[in-house]
Amino acid sequence: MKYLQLLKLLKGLSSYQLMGNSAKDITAIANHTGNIVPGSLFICVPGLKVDGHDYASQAIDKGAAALVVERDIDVDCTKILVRDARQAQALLSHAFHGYPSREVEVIGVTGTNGKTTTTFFIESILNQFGQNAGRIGTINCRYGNLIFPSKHTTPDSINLNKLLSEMVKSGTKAVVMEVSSHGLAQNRVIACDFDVGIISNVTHDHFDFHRNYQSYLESKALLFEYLGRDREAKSRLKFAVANADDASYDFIVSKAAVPVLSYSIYGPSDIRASNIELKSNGSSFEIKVGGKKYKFFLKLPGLFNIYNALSAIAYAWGRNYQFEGVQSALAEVQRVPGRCQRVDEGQDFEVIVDFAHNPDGLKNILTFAPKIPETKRIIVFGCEGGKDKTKRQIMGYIAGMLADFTIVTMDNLYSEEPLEVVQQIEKGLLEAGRREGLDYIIILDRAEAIKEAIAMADSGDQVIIAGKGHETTQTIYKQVKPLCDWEIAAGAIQMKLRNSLKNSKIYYLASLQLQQDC
Ligand SMILES: CC(=O)N[C@H]1[C@@H](OP(=O)(O)OP(=O)(O)OC[C@H]2O[C@@H](n3ccc(=O)[nH]c3=O)[C@H](O)[C@@H]2O)O[C@H](CO)[C@@H](O)[C@@H]1O[C@H](C)C(=O)N[C@@H](C)C(=O)N[C@H](CCC(=O)O)C(=O)O
Ligand SMILES: Nc1ncnc2c1ncn2[C@@H]1O[C@H](COP(=O)(O)OP(=O)(O)OP(=O)(O)O)[C@@H](O)[C@H]1O
Repeated sequence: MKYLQLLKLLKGLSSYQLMGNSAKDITAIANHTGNIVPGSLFICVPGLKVDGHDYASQAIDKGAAALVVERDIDVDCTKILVRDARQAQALLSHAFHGYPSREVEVIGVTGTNGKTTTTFFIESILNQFGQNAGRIGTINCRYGNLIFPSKHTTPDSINLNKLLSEMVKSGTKAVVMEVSSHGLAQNRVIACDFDVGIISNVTHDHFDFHRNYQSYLESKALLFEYLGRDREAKSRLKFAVANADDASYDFIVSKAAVPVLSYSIYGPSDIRASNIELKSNGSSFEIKVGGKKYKFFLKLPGLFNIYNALSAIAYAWGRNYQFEGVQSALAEVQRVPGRCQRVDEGQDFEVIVDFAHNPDGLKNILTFAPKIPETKRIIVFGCEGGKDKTKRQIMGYIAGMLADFTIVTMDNLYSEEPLEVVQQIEKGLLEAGRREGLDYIIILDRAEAIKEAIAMADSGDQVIIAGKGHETTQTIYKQVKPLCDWEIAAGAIQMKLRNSLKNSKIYYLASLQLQQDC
């Protein structure tokens, strides 16, 4: 079993007060009583729901050897008093696992939308250049031949450092990871030695947690403040990559402790796309750097994916990777699960499943490719119950303005009444001048809503199913039931195709012939 002397481990902290016996061997670090093994160092985290200090006695009963606390508590155990338990947790777990983020290149990607897609692009570039990439993010984590689902976009610091150390041991040379604003605000990555920080954009989301745009932006900017701060850090050149077209740009640049490479489509920047061609099955664009022009092809459609590619290209430029290799690495990314993912069962209308779950994402997916004149664009979406309420009306308005027909449905619900969520979306639809029954309907059951959209679609139409992307379950209060937008849509299309075949003249004649033969 792995263990480390408590005193040695405490070298990872810059300030603390030790109370009790320090001659202890620590076998693991845990912040949940359910994960304690004998000899654990238990971190008492004052959480949003409960206070970890209230679990201290339980932790000792389960075999905790010492506690990290933010205030002295009356228990008979070695205690380490710190100012911020989550920060201490990050520093101690980094030390416990041998400072793994110093052993690999770490590229952090933050932003409201585009993190997952950007990490897929960068992973492809890293592999192209023999870096044996590791990837950490919302959909899953991957390194070597291992791939496993994620609980969080950015794991808590205990799991993050464990994962990083496994990646290091497996020979990973570079790790690209999504860094969520929750992860930054909760100090999950404060001990991580980032080499590169990338930001896609900062728009409206998670205001339930961050309260407002400024505090959300400040959380995102922490990634750029961290860059270059680790005193023991690697000697590799550190830099930041930022979107010069985004409202966050000036603030991010003001916070970055390292040089910033910029990318854009509209304004001036280091890496700027021109001659853009958008098609529903991909796009192409050009970049001029060092007096040379490079043409890039993407299989992922939409202008927003050009932005995601540009940030990956800026990263590659900062690392001096040959652009010929970058061109093929980006062209090789076939799809990102649940992101602008086509459902193709041979039907003559387009069906897209997408993870858009905030105003900007919804706007982007509703405009990702031009609509054929005289056809309809149908959107199916809902908003999560119990999360950011302020975005619902805005999303309803966007759907009302950009779609021809909207089916409002349920997303994950957690704690709220479904009708409460739906009515707030409806306010936005009404604001956009839409009428119930004619321009929108409400079908709470998500599977039924998707089936209805498929049933309504005519030749050339676009059906967009937004909000749950790659997810395969739906949470309604405490019940988690299987639900996959993609599978439901595919099943509904197959059924529609079978029915239309049954109604067709050829099918009728063929079955008549069959009856006669019998
Ligand atoms: C809002 C949020 O981020 N909450 C996180 C936070 O929970 P919390 O502060 O409420 O913790 P708590 O439940 O009050 O518990 C306090 C302490 O007591 C401990 N405890 C609690 C109960 C018990 O029986 N025993 C015990 O030891 C807990 O482990 C914890 O250390 O700290 C917990 C432990 O680290 C996280 O698991 C939890 O993530 C929750 C599950 C979550 O859903 N987070 C989401 C919002 C999130 O982080 N999302 C971002 C992506 C967002 C996006 O871009 O879409 C992500 O990075 O995944
Ligand atoms: N650069 C971008 N700008 C705006 N919208 C985008 C961008 N990239 C992707 N999107 C939209 O956001 C959705 C989520 O994309 P992606 O998963 O790459 O972002 P994310 O930041 O990882 O989101 P999350 O953390 O919530 O998983 C996509 O399905 C698409 O609708």
